[in-house]
Amino acid sequence: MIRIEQLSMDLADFSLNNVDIHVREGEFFALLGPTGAGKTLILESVAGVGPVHSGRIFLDGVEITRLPPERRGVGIVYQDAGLFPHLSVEKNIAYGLRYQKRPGKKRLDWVKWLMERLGIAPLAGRSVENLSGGEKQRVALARALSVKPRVLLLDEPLSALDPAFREDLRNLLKELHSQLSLTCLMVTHDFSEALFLSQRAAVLNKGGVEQCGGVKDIFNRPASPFVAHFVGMKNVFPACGENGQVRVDCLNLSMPSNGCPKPKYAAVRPEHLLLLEQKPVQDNKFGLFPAEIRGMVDYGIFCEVLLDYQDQTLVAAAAKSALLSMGLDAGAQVWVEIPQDRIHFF
Ligand SMILES: Nc1ncnc2c1ncn2[C@@H]1O[C@H](COP(=O)(O)OP(=O)(O)OP(=O)(O)O)[C@@H](O)[C@H]1O
Repeated sequence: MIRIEQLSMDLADFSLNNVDIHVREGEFFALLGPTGAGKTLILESVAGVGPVHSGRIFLDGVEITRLPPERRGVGIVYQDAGLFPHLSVEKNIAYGLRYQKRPGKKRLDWVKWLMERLGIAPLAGRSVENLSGGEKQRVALARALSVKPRVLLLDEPLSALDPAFREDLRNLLKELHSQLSLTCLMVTHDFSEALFLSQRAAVLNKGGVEQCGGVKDIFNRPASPFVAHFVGMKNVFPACGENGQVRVDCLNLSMPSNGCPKPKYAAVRPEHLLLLEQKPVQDNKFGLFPAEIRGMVDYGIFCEVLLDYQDQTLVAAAAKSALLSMGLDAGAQVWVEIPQDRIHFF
């Protein structure tokens, strides 16, 4: 559906390097990465509002690299909604139809349906200036969809909203994607948002694609230390593997490499480290070692627990209630267990 081939650009302090991305028809695809990775530049080049120095972009097999934005058949929603402040809600939405000489009844019925579906029909005559953030994003979404775009581009549409509005709009986006069989390309730096909404994703780092594939696959099987950290797999250790076996020297572990031919790293999610108050009776278990709690980061219902083991710092996650009932706090000695089947090699 959208095919980005070898997209590159050289800007003053940044370059985008040979980006290849393929978004399939009807797919919700996320462009992920930290701030400044180049996500918006890619989205803007698909929209036709950004520089393209080399590479090609195709929509439905037709090259659109140099086509003006209004002839691409794409709709775009920005982080800050980007509405026209002097126009009412209805006029903002109908603005997208300005390139159609005389929008027919069908199109006007469609706009009406969109306003109903997005829950903004009662706001039709209102100025957009004093709408809430969530209402503004709904208007922006309706405006982008009013032209029945072949592709919906979303540039962090949820990030400026407070949590309650964010969840509402996130659910609405998911429903609309399926109900209208939309093809969506969304920029986000929030992996949980991508997990909820999208089927596939590309993780960008410093202007290059670090990993591309199914979101669940990226989450469970990151292919580099950068992606592992990005998806929250915070414990990454150097490993050395050959002939089906791998050694993780810093943890004194040796195990089968689970089909990974020559692993260089072993990684474990914080929630997969088990904390025990005492040494278990059966103490010859795999991946069991003592550690000292260096500190805790409180996230409300759970805490991240920073652990010192020899020269390593490990990060575990545990429910606050469990930590309280075990009486664990900074300075305490604990036993840590890493279940073998939770270790990911790459
Ligand atoms: N027109 C431009 N001229 C020069 N540099 C630019 C231009 N547009 C973007 N950049 C730079 O390119 C880099 C990537 O920008 P981009 O907006 O794509 O990042 P991003 O991944 O979307 O980040 P964020 O999540 O913060 O929006 C940044 O360093 C930015 O300053």
